[in-house]
Amino acid sequence: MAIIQFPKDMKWGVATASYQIEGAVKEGGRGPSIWDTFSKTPGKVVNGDNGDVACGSYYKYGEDIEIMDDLGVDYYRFSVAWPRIFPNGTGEVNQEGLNYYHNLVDRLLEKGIEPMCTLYHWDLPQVIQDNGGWDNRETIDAFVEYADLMFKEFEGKIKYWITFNEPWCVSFLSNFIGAHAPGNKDLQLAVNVAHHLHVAHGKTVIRFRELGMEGKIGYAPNVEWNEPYSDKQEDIDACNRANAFFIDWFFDPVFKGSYPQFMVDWFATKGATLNIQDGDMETISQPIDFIGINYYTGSVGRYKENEGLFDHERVDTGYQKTDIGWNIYPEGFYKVLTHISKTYGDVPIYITENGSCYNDEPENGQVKDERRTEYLRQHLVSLHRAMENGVNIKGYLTWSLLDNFEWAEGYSMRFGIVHVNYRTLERTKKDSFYWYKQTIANNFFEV
Ligand SMILES: N=NNCCOCCOc1ccc(-c2cn(C[C@@H]3NC[C@@H](O)[C@H]3O)nn2)cc1
Repeated sequence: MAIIQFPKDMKWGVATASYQIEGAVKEGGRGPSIWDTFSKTPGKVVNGDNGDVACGSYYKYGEDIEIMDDLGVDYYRFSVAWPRIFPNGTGEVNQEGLNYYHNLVDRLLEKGIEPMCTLYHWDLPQVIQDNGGWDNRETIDAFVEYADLMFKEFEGKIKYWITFNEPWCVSFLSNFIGAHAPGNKDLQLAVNVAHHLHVAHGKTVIRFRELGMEGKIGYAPNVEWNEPYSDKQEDIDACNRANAFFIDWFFDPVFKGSYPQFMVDWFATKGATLNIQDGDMETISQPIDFIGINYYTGSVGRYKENEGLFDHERVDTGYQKTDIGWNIYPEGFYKVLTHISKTYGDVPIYITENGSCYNDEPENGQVKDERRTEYLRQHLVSLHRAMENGVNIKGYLTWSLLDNFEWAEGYSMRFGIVHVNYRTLERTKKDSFYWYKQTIANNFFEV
């Protein structure tokens, strides 16, 4: 047996998001979001599921925090529903919404759990979307107004802020692929959205600095890793494009102050151009304090003419898959982390999401999810290896504390280390919960 020992200052946590766990979508003064609209649109979400009830965490957050206390986490990453704070996106503030998050944060602090707050985890106020959403540059200032209020309201309580969760999902998945809200399929629109998210991120960081806020701010891109199937240049180039879709397009503007030219040129061949205004790139590339990395999967890939957006196809080389059909690829976790560290420098990294989908159900009060524990084990080995190779990783937060509303998959796909009975809202700690609890307590695990 070998011991995988983490450094003494390693931080451990769990992550969730407002629309996925809160429910109470018409309570507490909350306004509608694009996910309320999208989930109620026939055919968009498996089984017609929606976030009306979800895990009931709007009312059960105290129980969730007791579970986290038992788990022994250092950090809890949650997101604030913008439409709970500004039901109409801007203007009148909803005090009930602020009160809810104060109660949540105060309870966390009582338990010695550090709140890590994501300002935008996809639940855009519908009123903002009705005004063009992220395609409209006015949304940038609406977001900064929301962030400014949150900074002032929670100063001294929240010390870790994330501007945007997975801008790739918000831009390309939601406005080109069309699988998430608002469900557009327009590459130029997606490129516009990505740029406006970047500008909003930069302006928010500037505001955070202007306010002299105590604490740290970053963002949380999701990344995949595509490994060339061969050493043929066409395969290498195809995987560079596929990787750049997730990494370079969202890291270069922040860390280099420019978009990757080879991708700008590629998008131009597809009819999508960047609309950069004076000062945008300086705004976007404000120094940040940390970066959140969300990693789930990757693949071996190769060139295939006219395949997808990048003449690139994934190759199924026999990877095991989770119940949502994603490859289990822990080597890709190591590769993407070392790539990011080599390319973008020593920026402190928190793994803000990593986890797996397995749909095991309780039997006699126990959930035997050994496959999830094995996924965690394999990916923590890769994480440890990356740290041993100099990657500046400060913490690991698994996705997710609870089974929850998995977007277009609805409740059919379970990512939690705690099972949720969606009829009774009963929580059941899975076997993986106890493995993770022991790993946190020991700060090591055996392989
Ligand atoms: N990649 N190309 N796809 C081509 C066509 O795919 C169609 C569907 O694509 C995707 C791609 C990625 C995801 C995804 C989901 N999560 C998990 C959430 N992370 C934030 C948190 O809220 C978790 O729930 N992370 N990523 C979903 C669907």
